[in-house]
Amino acid sequence: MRLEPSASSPGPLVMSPQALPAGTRVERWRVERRIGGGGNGTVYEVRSRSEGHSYALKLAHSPGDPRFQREARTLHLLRHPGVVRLQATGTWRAGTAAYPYLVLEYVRGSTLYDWSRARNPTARHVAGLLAQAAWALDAAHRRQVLHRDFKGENLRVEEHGRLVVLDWGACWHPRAAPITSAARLPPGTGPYRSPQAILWSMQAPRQTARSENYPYTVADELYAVGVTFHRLLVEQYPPLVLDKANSPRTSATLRALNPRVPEPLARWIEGLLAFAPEARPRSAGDLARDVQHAQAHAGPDWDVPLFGWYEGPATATRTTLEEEATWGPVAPGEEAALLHARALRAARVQHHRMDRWLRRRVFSEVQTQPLTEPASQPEPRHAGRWMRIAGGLMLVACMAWGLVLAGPPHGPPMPSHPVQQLARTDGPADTGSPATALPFSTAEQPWPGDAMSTTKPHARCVPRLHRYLMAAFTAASLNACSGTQVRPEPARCPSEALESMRQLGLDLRSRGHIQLDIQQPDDSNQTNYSIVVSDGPITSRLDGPIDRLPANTLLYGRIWTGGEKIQGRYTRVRTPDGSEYPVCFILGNETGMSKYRGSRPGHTRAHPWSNAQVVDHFP
Ligand SMILES: Nc1ncnc2c1ncn2[C@@H]1O[C@H](COP(=O)(O)OP(=O)(O)OP(=O)(O)O)[C@@H](O)[C@H]1O
Repeated sequence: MRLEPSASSPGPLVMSPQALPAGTRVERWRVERRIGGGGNGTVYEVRSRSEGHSYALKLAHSPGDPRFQREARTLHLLRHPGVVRLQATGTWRAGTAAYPYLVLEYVRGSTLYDWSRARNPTARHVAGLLAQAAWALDAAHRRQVLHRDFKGENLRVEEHGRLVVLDWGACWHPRAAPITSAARLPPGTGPYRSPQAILWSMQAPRQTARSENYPYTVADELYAVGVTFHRLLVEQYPPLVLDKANSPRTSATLRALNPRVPEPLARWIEGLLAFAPEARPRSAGDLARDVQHAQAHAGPDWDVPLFGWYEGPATATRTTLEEEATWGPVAPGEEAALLHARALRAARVQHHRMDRWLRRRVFSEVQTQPLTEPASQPEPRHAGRWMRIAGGLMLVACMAWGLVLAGPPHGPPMPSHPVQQLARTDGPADTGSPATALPFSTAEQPWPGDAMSTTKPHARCVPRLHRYLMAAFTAASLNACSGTQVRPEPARCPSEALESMRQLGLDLRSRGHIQLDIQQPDDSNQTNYSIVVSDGPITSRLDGPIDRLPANTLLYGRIWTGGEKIQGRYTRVRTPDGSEYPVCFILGNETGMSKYRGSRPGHTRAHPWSNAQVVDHFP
């Protein structure tokens, strides 16, 4: 579309739906940035004029694209935390052309494969995501909706672990208008197609009388789930098997490629990729239940990161990438193409910026170096423990030496540090370990850079020590002291959170029953039922309403597991209609939430259900 020049624009500007600049108005939405684009549409982060929230606006590349209407109808049918929520629909007019658009909940985080590359997840994390994906598909299948383009690129994982299935444009449901011509495969992505679909397409051209489309079923969808998680676990697609007789033992090859994949997880992938549709799980719900059941009884080998880490030199710099961009005057008729190229370049630069800050996984290490350490003691933690023990022993020695040199202490006595009361003595991994005798805990460090971390390494380990000895042993003492933070510092609830809680009618100390971790099973009817949690972000779910906060509100926060009890703080909630509010909630009560016996550092067992309480300060 050619827009009339305005006072601020030097000449006519061609607007392409694939490259709307920041600030463009699309009806009541203002474009903030371009997120990315696919074959049929480009997605922008937008804000509405009235509210401050961000949304994702997906704008069609072709005027009147029927996929958009189909996607909108489907999303109207589906209301599930694992399915992206539809906020509004509309049409962007450019000249005589009308491009449909959808305004969707803006799902922060990254696509499944990017998330895995950045986080190096454990088998427990992956199983949690597999169960979430299966529940989302189950909700759709119950409504007779098939996604038909399930793949890692169409799944986004939020920082706190919620998985959301996006891109329902290729879906099928009984009342959806066909978008594929007869005797053709439905839209989808090559490597995710089931053997039956491939065989069908190979035979279709010869069957000229054939007029029906491929009968895509739940079994095809489950095959795509298998391909997605196969790729996640071993970074390659499974071999395509077109004949039952040659079916490989996928679980064996998968574990040969990555020995850190626990046997049950490998067997599910094998089941999902079975040649015969009837050998795959009967439904997505069955799969989700099985995964959650196994997850609840999983051992410590499920808590080992699935890949090694490698910090490699960057192959290009941001500056070189930026220099490549073509700036300068635009020749008439090339505006749209150039704007598009610039937007793509900007996206690449942004991606590269992110990339440089992400540690990269080395998959080859996993293939060539099967795990040799005992499963209960993952490599990094194991090494970290001995470093701390060595540091601690040096520290004790230097304390003794320092006291000898310094003579009797002056001034007020040093208060006993809470860490000493909180040091673990119960876990089997600690029993008899020199670490338990030392004045520091082996608890994991809070995640660096996490905005919620209020923890400050302030503990003083040595009351009086000769200065030069302090300097000489700084490295050892830092190492020893750095493990001492087992709970965050007390903090006031920010005023905007107090205000939003007032607006939500939340009374101080109001409590609600919560599912502790939405990524893990919640079936507490089983005996000895527990889930495993570790330090870091967590998403919990409100089971019933608290004041005006409805059931199924998601609570975003983080937990600390280093103390006698689990400490948790929630600072943001998202209601089922997608609205977000800052809040201050604590997990359990002022003292935290109890752990189950047998918990160890980094492997804390807890009941899947607890309470969250409204507070005006974090204790
Ligand atoms: N609701 C959303 N919130 C945040 N990001 C989104 C949302 N929907 C899509 N995206 C992101 O926008 C980008 C483009 O998405 P889109 O679905 O158009 O393309 P695609 O999945 O890459 O391609 P295709 O549609 O051809 O499969 C992707 O990075 C996707 O993760």
